[in-house]
Amino acid sequence: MQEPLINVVAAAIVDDLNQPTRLLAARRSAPAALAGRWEFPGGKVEPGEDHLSALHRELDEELGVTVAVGAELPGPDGGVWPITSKHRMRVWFAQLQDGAPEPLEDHDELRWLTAAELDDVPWLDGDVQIVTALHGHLGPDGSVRAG
Ligand SMILES: Nc1nc2c([nH]c(=O)n2[C@H]2C[C@H](O)[C@@H](COP(=O)(O)OP(=O)(O)OP(=O)(O)O)O2)c(=O)[nH]1
Repeated sequence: MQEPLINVVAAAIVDDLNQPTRLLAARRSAPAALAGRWEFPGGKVEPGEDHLSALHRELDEELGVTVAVGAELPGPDGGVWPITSKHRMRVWFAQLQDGAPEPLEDHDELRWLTAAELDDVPWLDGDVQIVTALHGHLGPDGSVRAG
């Protein structure tokens, strides 16, 4: 029998929910097979936990931040993103509320990427489709827009 898919939740953390120009990407440090690849901060939903509680818990554990959650970035599969053969992921836009993000757990580097920089890092395979969808959501870099 086919195993049920594991639910993962993640945040597309942007500089400003109303006028996003940058996305916070995180580089995985573990497991070895995924280390060095970039992803959206988040993780697996625990049994009995609702998806948004899981998202807030993961962002606290991984980055030491609290966020304001915005709209969901709906995936092609009934709203979810099929990221691996075993996992499906829901993604929400979010904006930092408290704390300066640090790679506390599972990551060794964080980077704010403009739309023009989105493809500069090696994303996890399953995230490439999500990054493609995000291109249209990030406006031009604020430093360019000024004036
Ligand atoms: N968090 C996250 N996981 C992703 C993304 N893209 C992607 O394919 N995955 C995969 C990697 C993992 O196989 C799985 C999520 O696992 P995880 O290791 O982040 O979850 P977790 O923090 O709850 O980890 P653990 O308790 O099992 O150590 O989903 C992404 O953008 N963010």
